[in-house]
Amino acid sequence: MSEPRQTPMMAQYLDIKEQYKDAILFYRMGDFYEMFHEDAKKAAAILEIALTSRNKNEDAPVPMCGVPYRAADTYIARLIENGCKVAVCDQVEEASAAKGLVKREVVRVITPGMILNETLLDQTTNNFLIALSMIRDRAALACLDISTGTFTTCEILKKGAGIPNALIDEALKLDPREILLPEHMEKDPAFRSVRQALTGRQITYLSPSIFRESDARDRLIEKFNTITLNGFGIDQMPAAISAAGAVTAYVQDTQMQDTTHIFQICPYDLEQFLKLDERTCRNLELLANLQTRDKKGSLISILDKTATAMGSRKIKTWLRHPLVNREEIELRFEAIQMLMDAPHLHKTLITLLKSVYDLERLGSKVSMGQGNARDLLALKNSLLCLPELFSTLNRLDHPLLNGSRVQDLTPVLAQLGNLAGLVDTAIREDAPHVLNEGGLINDGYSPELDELVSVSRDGKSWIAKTQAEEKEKTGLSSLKIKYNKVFGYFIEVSKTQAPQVPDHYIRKQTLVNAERFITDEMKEVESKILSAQDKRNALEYDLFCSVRDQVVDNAVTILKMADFIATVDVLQGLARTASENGYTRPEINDQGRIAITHGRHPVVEKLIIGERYVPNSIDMDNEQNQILLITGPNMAGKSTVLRQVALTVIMAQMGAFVPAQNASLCLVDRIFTRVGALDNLSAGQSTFMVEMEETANIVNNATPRSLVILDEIGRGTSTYDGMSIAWAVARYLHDLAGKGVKTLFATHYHELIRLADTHPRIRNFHIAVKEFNDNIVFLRQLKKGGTNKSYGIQVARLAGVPHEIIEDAKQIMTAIEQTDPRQIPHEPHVRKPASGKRRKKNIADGQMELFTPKETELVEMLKQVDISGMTPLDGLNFLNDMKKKAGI
Ligand SMILES: Nc1ncnc2c1ncn2[C@@H]1O[C@H](COP(=O)(O)OP(=O)(O)OP(=O)(O)O)[C@@H](O)[C@H]1O
Repeated sequence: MSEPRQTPMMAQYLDIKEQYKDAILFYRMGDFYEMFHEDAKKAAAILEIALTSRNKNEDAPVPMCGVPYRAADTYIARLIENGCKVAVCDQVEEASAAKGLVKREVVRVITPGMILNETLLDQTTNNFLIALSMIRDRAALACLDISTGTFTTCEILKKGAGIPNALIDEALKLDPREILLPEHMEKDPAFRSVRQALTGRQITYLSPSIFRESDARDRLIEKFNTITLNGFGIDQMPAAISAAGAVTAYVQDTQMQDTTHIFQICPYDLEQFLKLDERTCRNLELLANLQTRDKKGSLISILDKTATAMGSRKIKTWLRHPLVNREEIELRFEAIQMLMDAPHLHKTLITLLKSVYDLERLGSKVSMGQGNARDLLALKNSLLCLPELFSTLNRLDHPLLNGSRVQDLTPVLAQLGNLAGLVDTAIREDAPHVLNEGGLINDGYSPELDELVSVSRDGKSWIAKTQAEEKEKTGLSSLKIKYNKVFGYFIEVSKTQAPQVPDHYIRKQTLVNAERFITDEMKEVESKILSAQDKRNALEYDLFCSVRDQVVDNAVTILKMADFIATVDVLQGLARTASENGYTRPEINDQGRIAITHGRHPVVEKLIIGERYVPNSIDMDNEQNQILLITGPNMAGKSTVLRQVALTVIMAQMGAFVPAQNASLCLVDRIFTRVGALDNLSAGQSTFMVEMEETANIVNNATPRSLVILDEIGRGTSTYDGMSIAWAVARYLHDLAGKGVKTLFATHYHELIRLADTHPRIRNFHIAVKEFNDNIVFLRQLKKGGTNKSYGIQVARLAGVPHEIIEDAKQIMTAIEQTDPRQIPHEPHVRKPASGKRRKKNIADGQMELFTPKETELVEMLKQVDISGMTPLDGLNFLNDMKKKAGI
């Protein structure tokens, strides 16, 4: 069968589509973007728009759907959210200038990791694209946010064939929207665990040649216009070069534009930071809660009191990467203290920061040629705030706050002041979004433009004047001068008055109620006006572009300024959180102590309803209080106390004040957590498997400088297995590296409290409750010593578990406490809420079944004896007999 003959347009479409097979092609036709074939079917389903077809009457109708080009962003956003890529194909010549078919080209490809449009971005979150690569014995990741120009990389030594876990952890922690990997990783069994770890993420596999070190190096050198990569400190980092080179190639292939705003690549060393793997970030709910995965209830929701989107993004970076360098941390403390000591200045600062727009994203967008006049105005208004902002900051005299740590900012301020002045004189305050319809440039900025403006303005007054004159001359009350794109200017007269028009009126169109005419004179003036208007629009566009180019020339300075402002904003936000929530400045000690007096959980203290938060103190060290074994009833607050210690340490090391009356903390190198029971079924792991994997990770990687949080281990398996594992892990951590590792261990296995008898650095604690009448009141207080009661049944009752079950559970528990648990019958003792009499019998029977034969014999002896007929001596002998029978 022969191929159906294509129209020239469809042939052009297919030709372009061939080059963008993995993207949905938005093909511009007039005021619409059209999609065809499989793209149309897929997009129509996702966008919930009508799927129609082209060439309906032909043998092979083509499925098609379309969206208006002005609303394209919204539709693109939805496709991207659904994991699609979109290639935007525009008409690149005026339809009127085209000979035959209009020339079309793909002008950019939008992928989840390549988004610039602010309507598609979350303002307060970086949109990262990551590439992973391995060269010889090195592995690295490169990370870019194209919307801000942030470009970083880190490289580590690797041992095995796959990508080291530490790097995967780092990649996941950055929560990338898209990950670039070399193609061979898609199927190679050596990378199965990598693929498993990245399950659910958007992965784009690229040809291995894009990762080739030498090509990547050349690409980066060309991009940054340097001779070597020494200046960035990555010259000797082959895997980093490979990953960063792949990112750069991807940007070039998808954006097809200048990326001046990506002006540097910053390497970082994982050792510079407190290591928090992705699971720990998740378990401790640093950036999102565990249930709904949104910000509510997370630590960041409490800490982030920044005034700008730039600050909001930066505080997340600080939280993901707490520091280990004491001087750096203390410097942040000092800045926060300084702001808290100057509340008036702090308040002024917040007001000023609020009027600074997102300089990072504005600067990036403009430098990629995508900024409009409104963006330049926002930029100008932000730059105009800088002098006052700096005079406020200078009064605080702190290197992190006055910029002296970065560079001397005086010339920078002058440079940006000039730029703001230029935008101010050039761009009209009421400039529209669109760039080709004029109205962009102020009067007086360009004499040439002023002249064209006056012609088109005169034209408008000419219309008003002519309308009045013609009305008078003809005496036709309905006469009006109007304009449309088809006829240009014309005279409209009502149907009834139309026969009375003068002879020189030339009829152009007849409508139901009116007739339309033109005159020769009118057409002459019209051509002058319209050509002036066209020239004006074109000139305005050119003038706008030249102003925008000057902004682009200053993009690097703008971005550096943005970074500095973001830092100031994070510090002021932390100062605000500290003063509003009553946090204190922690002291850093070198004695390996974590001593927190009256500490609180920063999130729980805000969220609890109907209860006052009870602060708790904790004191850990490497000598005597290394492992704190915390027992206590369900719901008492064990997890809360564990998490509050971990969060306090993280907050302190990110440079923030902490929720405590006072705190003396040593710097830890890594925090490990084994908390909750998060299923990872989608990645093919059971709850217990995840639990054991986390445990293995801890015991294999913890050092004496780490902090370990174990909230129950062994819960996902049988009691004996679980308890044995918990016991062995506690012992191992006690002796780890001969020194042990600081561990907070919450458990319901009360047997574990015996460990403290034989292990000098294990201490027992419990969370107290008060009992009365078979009820309990939670005191929430952490106290010395262990407890051997869980009060699980009382808590179950509080949770609304039916009375029958509670009673049954109590009987079972009594039986277990008195006998060997293996004797518990499989059947419940109370099957249904039967009558009181019948139930009692069942319970009694059930109890009997629980006893060993010897114990049953003893019970029988007791039942049969008549105490009233016994002498005291008989009684003693009876007791003696019983003891003998019992073998005691
Ligand atoms: N110090 C405190 N002050 C006030 N309320 C608290 C405190 N600690 C915990 N709570 C409240 O108690 C609830 C239960 O705490 P948590 O989950 O820590 O208990 P748990 O002992 O770990 O329970 P389980 O053993 O059942 O997991 C928390 O959600 C919080 O509302």
